[in-house]
Amino acid sequence: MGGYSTNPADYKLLEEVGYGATGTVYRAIYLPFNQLVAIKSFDLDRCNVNLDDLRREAQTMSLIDHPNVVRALCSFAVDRSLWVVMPFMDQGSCLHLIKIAYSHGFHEDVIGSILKETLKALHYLHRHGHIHGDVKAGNILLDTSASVRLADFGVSACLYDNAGDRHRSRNTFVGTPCWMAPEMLQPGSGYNSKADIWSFGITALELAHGHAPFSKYPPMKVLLMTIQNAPPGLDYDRDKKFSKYFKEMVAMCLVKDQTKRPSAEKLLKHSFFKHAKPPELSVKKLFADLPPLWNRVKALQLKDAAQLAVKKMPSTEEEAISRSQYQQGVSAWNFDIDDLKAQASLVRDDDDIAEMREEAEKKFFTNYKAIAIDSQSGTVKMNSEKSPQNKITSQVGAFDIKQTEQDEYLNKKEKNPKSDLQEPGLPKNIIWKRNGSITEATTSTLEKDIGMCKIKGQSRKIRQTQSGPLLPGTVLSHSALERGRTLERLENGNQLLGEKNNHEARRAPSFSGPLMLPMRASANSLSAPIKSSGGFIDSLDDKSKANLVQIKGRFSVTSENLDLVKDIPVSSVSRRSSQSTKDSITNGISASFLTTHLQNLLQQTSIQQDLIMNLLNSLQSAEAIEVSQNGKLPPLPRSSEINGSVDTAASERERLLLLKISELQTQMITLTGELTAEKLKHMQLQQQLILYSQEQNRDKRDEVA
Ligand SMILES: Nc1ncnc2c1ncn2[C@@H]1O[C@H](COP(=O)(O)OP(=O)(O)OP(=O)(O)O)[C@@H](O)[C@H]1O
Repeated sequence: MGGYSTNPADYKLLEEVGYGATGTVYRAIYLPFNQLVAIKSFDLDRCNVNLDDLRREAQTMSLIDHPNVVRALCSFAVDRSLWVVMPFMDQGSCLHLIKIAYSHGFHEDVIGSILKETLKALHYLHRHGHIHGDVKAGNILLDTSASVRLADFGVSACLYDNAGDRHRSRNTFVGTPCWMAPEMLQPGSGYNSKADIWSFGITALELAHGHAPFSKYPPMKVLLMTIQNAPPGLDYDRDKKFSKYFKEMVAMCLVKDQTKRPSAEKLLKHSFFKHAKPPELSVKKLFADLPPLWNRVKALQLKDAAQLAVKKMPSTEEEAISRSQYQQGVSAWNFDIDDLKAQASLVRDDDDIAEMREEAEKKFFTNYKAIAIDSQSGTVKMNSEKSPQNKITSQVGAFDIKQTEQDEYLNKKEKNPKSDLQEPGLPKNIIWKRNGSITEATTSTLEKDIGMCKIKGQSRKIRQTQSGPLLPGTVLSHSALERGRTLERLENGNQLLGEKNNHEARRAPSFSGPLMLPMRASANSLSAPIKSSGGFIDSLDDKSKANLVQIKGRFSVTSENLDLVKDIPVSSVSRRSSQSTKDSITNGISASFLTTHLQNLLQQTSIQQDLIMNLLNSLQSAEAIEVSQNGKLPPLPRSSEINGSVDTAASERERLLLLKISELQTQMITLTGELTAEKLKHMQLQQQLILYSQEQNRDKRDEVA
């Protein structure tokens, strides 16, 4: 394809500049041309896709010839990955920019310019019979010259389909829930290029607010809200700053009836776009004060990791660990939680409960329609009924980077091989801007964040993944592994190849997410909430993998989750621990050792309590719904836009929910018993600790006397 070699040795991978549900994107140099390129490495093991399909898709992608669409320069297989070489867009995606510096969205001028270029791309694709299928801020890429290009066309879509034949591939829709048009979620209602117009409208809101509508909800909830709720728009107080043209344009895109949505061609004629500034006048200033993309990515990874740790940390655990740290004289938790929470796309309310609810909803949808969610990214795929896409046959021009810039970069790199990790001229601290103000993340703050992740990641992982005995040793080894990976990743940012483990560990979520995950977040948490966590998947034991029903960022919900507490032989752990504690006391082992040991036990108890609370909450909310509906489950959407087959699904859903409630009730009874026993043991251990301390004090006094 177009003079680019398919020999991996001709490419030198530099840093990671993004990742999605299907792979990781690197900045790289194409050595024969001494040219910067981006390489998206699709992990074929993870995608389980037919390589020929993929190649065909990459071929199609390489035929794209439009200044607003990212094309593939070439593609080839490397071990179990497919590398797709693309022009490098040195300012990354709009989502990146939002996350790093514009958490409340862009100015209307900027939005107008970006959307207009994106719409030109859509017009081009639609004219050639293509549907993009995944229009969102994470797929709108920018470069320093203010070029705006729509990415992720073709290959990604193919990757979501495991069918292995092209025709079926075309019947499979790929998208990210927050951005998906209502008709894509309804059986029997075909969709066409107007689905991209809906996603385009959602993207407009994403650029305006800093996150997509519903982005803080889990994917299944987003699907239901998209069907049931009125279309989102720019109608709130906070939207007063936007022009009526902008509001009107968004409203035109977000009409539930696809036939009433304008085509890309028609939309381009809207006054909002007629008045849009050329990107050179508006977009350039977006990144004027920002550090290079790869440094931003590192900052985002750290932020995502810290956010994840914070948002997933139940208060009881926080207290336990805080107490433990205080006692050890380490008051290291000194960073701004509010600031972290401010990143809307990563904030999740009642995530855990929602995840459990999702499982039930998911079962319903599985019957309702073949559907799968990669909640790492929040990306949903589902079988649908149409997607006409024809081949296009235009040829392409190559993307060039100024020779002087490249030489400068390459020389710099030769002199200082570590320059990828720390750009000369940049302070050691990573800088990012939020809402126009520059925030400096001092090294120490970042280190603290990492420290935080180490500690908190440990607790969270126990809760999410442990399906076997929860033993202190297991906990510690998980934690050490994760800690090792985090540090390794930070230290070896430039060691990209052959570091799969390291690599996977680093995938912070991207829901929305977005989503965050995101949803994709997420995925594109540098993308959903947070979008990725191969490492976590890999860390699941086989049993868990087999039962994986959902992945959320670093965390997953498996069909065993609800059995998790049952699976943990709480009493045996405690009994054993309690016995060993007594033995230790009688054997005269040091107080600090015992304190740590007991604190571990305390933490475990808290975690178990938290799990039980989640189950209780889940049950209570289900019961509340039941009561409020006079013993009936909530009715399914009955809008005129939903066809009759939903009714059949309603009784199925009702049956599944009732089943789930009775399952939960049984579990609750078991768990309540276990909790009571656990509380008793906890109290006994506390008493032993007190007795032991008293004994120690007495001994000391005796010694002094
Ligand atoms: N050509 C490129 N140049 C520079 N950065 C890129 C390029 N392509 C992608 N990126 C960066 O990598 C991020 C992830 O890209 P990717 O296509 O993997 O995301 P995604 O659409 O969220 O995932 P997926 O396609 O797997 O569903 C983008 O949001 C963007 O920031």
